[in-house]
Amino acid sequence: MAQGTPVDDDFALLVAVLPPPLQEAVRKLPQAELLEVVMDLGRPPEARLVHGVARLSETPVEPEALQAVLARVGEPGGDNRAGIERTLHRVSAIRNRQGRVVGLTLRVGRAIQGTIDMLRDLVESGRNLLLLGRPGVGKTTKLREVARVLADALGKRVMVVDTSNEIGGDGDIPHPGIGGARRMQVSRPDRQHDVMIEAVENHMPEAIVVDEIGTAAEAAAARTIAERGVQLVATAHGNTLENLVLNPTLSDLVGGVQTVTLSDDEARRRGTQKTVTERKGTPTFDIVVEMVSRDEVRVHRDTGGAVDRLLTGADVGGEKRRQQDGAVHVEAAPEVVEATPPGGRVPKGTPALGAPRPGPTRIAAHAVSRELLERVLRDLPVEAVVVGRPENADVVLTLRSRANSPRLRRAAERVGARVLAIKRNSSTEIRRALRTEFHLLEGVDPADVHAAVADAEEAIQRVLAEGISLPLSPRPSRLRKVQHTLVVKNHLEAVSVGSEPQRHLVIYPLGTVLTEASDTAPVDAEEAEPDDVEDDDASAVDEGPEDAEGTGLEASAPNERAS
Ligand SMILES: Nc1ncnc2c1ncn2[C@@H]1O[C@H](COP(=O)(O)OP(=O)(O)OP(=O)(O)O)[C@@H](O)[C@H]1O
Repeated sequence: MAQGTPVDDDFALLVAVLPPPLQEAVRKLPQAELLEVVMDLGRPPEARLVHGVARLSETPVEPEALQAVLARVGEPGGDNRAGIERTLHRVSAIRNRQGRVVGLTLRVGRAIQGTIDMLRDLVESGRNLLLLGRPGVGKTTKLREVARVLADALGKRVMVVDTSNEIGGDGDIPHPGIGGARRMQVSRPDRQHDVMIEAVENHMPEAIVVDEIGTAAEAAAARTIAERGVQLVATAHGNTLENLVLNPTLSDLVGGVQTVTLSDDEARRRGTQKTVTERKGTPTFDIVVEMVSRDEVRVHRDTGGAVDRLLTGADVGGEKRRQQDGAVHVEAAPEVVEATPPGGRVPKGTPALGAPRPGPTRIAAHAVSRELLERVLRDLPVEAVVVGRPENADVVLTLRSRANSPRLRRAAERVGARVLAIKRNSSTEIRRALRTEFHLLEGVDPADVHAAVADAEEAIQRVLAEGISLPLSPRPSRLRKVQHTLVVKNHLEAVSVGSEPQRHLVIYPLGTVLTEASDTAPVDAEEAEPDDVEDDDASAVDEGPEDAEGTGLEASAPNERAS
């Protein structure tokens, strides 16, 4: 159940813009449950409620009905959104290719008191706060109350930068929902960053509230505001801190990430690969709040620490807070799981193919026994830890029958995790899948595989960064295959040249191999043959690039990760 008390619902004003038959249907619905009215040309109009959808009429929406609504709310602006004067409601348009409106979403806006009870201490701390969460989870509603509490309860000079008039409502006089906070409107969405800077420069605010930071310019403006010592409370796209870290445009909000190459000594000292991903600087936002639902959040009070943990592969931690029946329940941050298995032993071996982050590979068990997975891992010479959630994993091990679960696929896609499917929940199956995943080759020393992978990874980074071609050191055929697979996963090309024992791979940028290399370096025929992988049961369930050599070594490896 949603918490909080609506202070000013203005519901009647939203109903009044609808065509009369729909007004009647909407009035019959439970008012507090209504989230949106959806009108799409040629389809029956619908109401979206907290729990489900209600059809408002069997008669499909006609062009005149859309025009009638637009006539009452005014033409939508550059962001295709219009407001209803003196209310917090928002009307968003869908246009056809000629620009004609063919659909409308009318979202009910409400000022609700009590929705930030669980964040109150953070708001009062004066530190910068970033709210994350899926669309519609209630970020703007919370932001509005933050503005009111900062201005009225804490007596601060607050400026709301209100790009679509969503926080302070439509019209020139702000809605009482933001209390005594002042509000700056934004003429066009692409000017939001200018107005953010104007707010600090001209109006001496002690706090700035802004919705939807989504561009590099806005992220830079946020940093400028933070540097001036003005408290910033904002929202951004992305559901979790991890999404933000992986988003090159917005990662600066949480300190940014960079890839650095360590010296051999330093890599050995840290026990990592030579290329590691690190946080670049101080986060703009001290605190990140992931909104799980309206009434549940996960709080990262120390953004920098959480990002560092994420980048080293440890559990990101975070404090779970819930608001229920007027009370706030806080669950302390779970003990941070270091990226080292129990006993502090980091098994020697190779990281999973294509894993671009340093540290042990994180494996989540989904519909597979975690205990069994841990037991199998103990006996394999690999660097890996078992984590609880697919969202924190590099590799998710699941049953074939469950591999296509949309929830699992979404979670894995969000963080770029590979999904490995096995037929049965047995240690034999798990062992086979992991041997394939970590390319443990029968009769080959894991240290040799490790060296071949490290060599290829380093060269791949350079080819990607500099657009050059690079030869690798000579390796036996089985190790060249491992390297070749890694190259393909990174969307590059490679051919083998020379004769044994000097035969080695040359890596090329994508699309250059035919023109540059075909004359001098014939494709390695032996590497087109099936490999010595013991088993192919760890089958691919992702549509990653096909393994060029047909080795079946790898399920899939989305490599668009933090780098
Ligand atoms: N605590 C609450 N109680 C009742 N209704 C709520 C609450 N929080 C949000 N809502 C309603 O849920 C809908 C979505 O809320 P809101 O616009 O704040 O979400 P959002 O996360 O900012 O979405 P978007 O990112 O799409 O702008 C609105 O109709 C709002 O009135």
